[in-house]
Amino acid sequence: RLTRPPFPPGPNPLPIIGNILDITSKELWLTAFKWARTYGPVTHIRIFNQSLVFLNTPKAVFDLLDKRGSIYSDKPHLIMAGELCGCENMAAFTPYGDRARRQRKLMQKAFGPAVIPRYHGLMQMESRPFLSRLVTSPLQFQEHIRRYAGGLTLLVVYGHQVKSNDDPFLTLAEECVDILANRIASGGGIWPVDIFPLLKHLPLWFPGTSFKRNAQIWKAKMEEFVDRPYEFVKSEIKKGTARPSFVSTLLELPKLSSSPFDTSFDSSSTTDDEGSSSDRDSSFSSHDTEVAKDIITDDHDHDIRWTANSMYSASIDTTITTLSHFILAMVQHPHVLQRAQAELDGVLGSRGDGLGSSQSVANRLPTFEDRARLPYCDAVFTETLRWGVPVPLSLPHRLTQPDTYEGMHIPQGSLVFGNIWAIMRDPGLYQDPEVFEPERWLADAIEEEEAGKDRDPRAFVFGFGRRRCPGTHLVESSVWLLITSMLATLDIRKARDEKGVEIEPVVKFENAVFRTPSPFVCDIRPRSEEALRLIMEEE
Ligand code: HEM
Repeated sequence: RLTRPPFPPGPNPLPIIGNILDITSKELWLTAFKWARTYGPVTHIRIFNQSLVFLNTPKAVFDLLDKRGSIYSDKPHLIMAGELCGCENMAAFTPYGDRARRQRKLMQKAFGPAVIPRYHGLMQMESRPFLSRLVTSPLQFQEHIRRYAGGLTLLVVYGHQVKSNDDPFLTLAEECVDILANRIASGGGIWPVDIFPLLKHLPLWFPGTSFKRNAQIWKAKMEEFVDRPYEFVKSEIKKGTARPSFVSTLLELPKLSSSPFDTSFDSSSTTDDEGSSSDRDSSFSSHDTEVAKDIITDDHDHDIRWTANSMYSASIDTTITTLSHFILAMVQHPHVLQRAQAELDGVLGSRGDGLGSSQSVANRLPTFEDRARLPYCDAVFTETLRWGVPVPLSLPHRLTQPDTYEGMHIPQGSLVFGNIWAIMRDPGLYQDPEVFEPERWLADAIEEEEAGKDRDPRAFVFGFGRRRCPGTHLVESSVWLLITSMLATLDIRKARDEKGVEIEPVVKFENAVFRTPSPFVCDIRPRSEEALRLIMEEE
């Protein structure tokens, strides 16, 4: 202690318990934001003996989580979530090492940029029923997003097409995602047993051990969720009726000659083990195919099962959060909706709205080929990611050895959080950061910027370094398509009460990890009869 540099600054800890009283179970990012303003780029707090470190600037997150990724990529060992509830094999919980690297390679194989265009057809197929469900029961928009995100992932990962709301896999998956997000991870996922590990040895009959009984039930459910869709693919392969999917491809890899996954992977970029961020590592080379073959021979069942399941679990709440923020932004900023619709109408053709009005409207749904001609819609998407900040404190990375950064000591075992919220709300990076303003992403505005200042929210909102989100490329396409399809066909406005007075949407943020707006009232309806016809006709 005499020779090492000081810890990074932070609120004063109390003896023994440290800063536990400073921690909030809801919207911890707001508290961490205040600390960032008071203490600067790096903040340190302590809960009992556990150090938590918040990195509050782009420089700090890139210097540590990216450039020193070899020591900043482990995950906390959570006894409740990981060991007792069986989530330790999920990608987001896997300790850094061979298994994590194998899982990430498999995920890159499924969702790397070279593969995504092969899903465009599936996205288009799934987005049309989404629009029709939305106009049929607009108030349940979060349910419809859940169904869309779940349906798309089940199709891509397991080759299973969801045909109804009571689909058994969808129901099982929803139950498990609910257990994971709202039970196991409630309160940030830290349970008393994580702080006092000896509690796990108490017998089940002992008072106060209901967490152990719950954990047994939840673990059984999680295992069912991992095994059933996987066994389904295996039996489909046996019958010869399996649709090409992530799982079927990996199971059949040695004998496959054609599938959406096994050809023309771009081998030009590096892998994350070579020290670059995963955005740059996300394609799959022939070397990676070798890795996949190793997995088939070694613990392939285990790895494929859990990787497939992890992708499903990770895609739901994030997609719901992002799209809910988009809807909220449209409700609150009608001029943005109008400008985006005008841009779409210009590109997607105009032939009147079928009601005799002279207004020109889109007469087809957008496709990926239209994207380059829709800069304002792209700006709306980018601003939605910045303004919404779906995972405001990212997920914690565990530091595997003591480190020194700018004269500060960061202890081994620290849980390190990229404070995405503080970066997305930094007035030095974004003028009036609270304001939803897509114009800031248009070419003119960007050219005025200081050279080299990297402000694209995509560099932040998907996390950092070797644990950066492997779903980014999927999101880039699937969320863009949903946003533009909604803009082209729907009016999204404030709801009105029985006297015709507009109702301001009121949102709360109750989730500890995701910044998911609570459901809010709004008015979503087809822009015109033509738009309604488009939605229904396409379905
Ligand atoms: C807008 C939507 C999404 C956002 C904002 C988002 C954001 C994030 C963030 C912040 C992390 C933590 C990264 C870190 O630890 O530094 C993460 C991890 C992860 N995400 Fe996403 N995500 C989204 C969608 C998806 C989708 C669609 C998938 C799957 C298809 C996915 C799969 C994962 C997985 C498996 C991890 C754990 C990676 C690891 O620890 O190695 N995400 N995501």
